[in-house]
Amino acid sequence: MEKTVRAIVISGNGTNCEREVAYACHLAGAAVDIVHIAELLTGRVNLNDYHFLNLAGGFLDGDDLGSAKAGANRLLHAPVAGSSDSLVTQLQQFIGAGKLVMGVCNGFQLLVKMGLLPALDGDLDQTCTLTHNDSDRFEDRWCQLIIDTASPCVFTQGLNNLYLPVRHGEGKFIVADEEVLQQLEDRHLTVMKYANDQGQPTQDYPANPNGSVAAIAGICDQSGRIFGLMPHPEAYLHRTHHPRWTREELPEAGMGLMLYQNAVRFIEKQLL
Ligand SMILES: NC(=O)CC[C@H](N)C(=O)O
Repeated sequence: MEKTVRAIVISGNGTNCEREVAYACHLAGAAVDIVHIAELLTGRVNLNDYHFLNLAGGFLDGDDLGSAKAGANRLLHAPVAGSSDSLVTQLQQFIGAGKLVMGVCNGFQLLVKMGLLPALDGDLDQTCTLTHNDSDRFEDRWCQLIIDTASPCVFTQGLNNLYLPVRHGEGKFIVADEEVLQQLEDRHLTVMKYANDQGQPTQDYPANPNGSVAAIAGICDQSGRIFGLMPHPEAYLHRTHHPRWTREELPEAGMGLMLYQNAVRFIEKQLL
């Protein structure tokens, strides 16, 4: 019997991109379920029945206390019904089994605020955050992105650059201290950066839409299997998603799809 890559997309409490993310997983060849967070907290669904966890974008808890902050506390501290463990314990088992996690935008904010990214020492201490854009407003624009080709990130293998949209109010990546940034750069965990027209990382607005330190748009953990990014790959799956599709010659598949295809291929090779 043919084995299937199983993807789960978490929804609820204010997410709004779960259908697009599920569609991306489907196009990449995975069987996908959209599961409300309450299904996990009540123990009706277990993460460990899946291979690929997707934390979708949106406005968890209305960005109250800062984007994804309340959500992070819920996952870290609220026990799963019938158990004394919180969902993060299940999540750590999931990660320990060599599986994949991708957090987009609000999902990235969630991973960072839970301490799952970058987890430089392997524990859940929060060492960086995503805060209000320098422009002090919501930024909704397409961005040029460059990829660190030496990064262990599973999702970006074979990619040099991407063109994807951002839509966020709190996308400015900052670190607790310079040492954290140094370690991220040295270990090639700063997977994705905002770039200018010359393809160089930039602090200039609007190419860098939020003022992120070192132009960081996405980071991974040391295994390369946990990846968070502010731009939305699920928003560029088809040629017609591109803002200039009527004026430019473009490949049929959008660039964002490649991240999901890399994930599915990795699981097929390593886990099935
Ligand atoms: N699109 C998103 O996921 C937005 C995330 C968050 N609500 C912000 O504005 O920063």
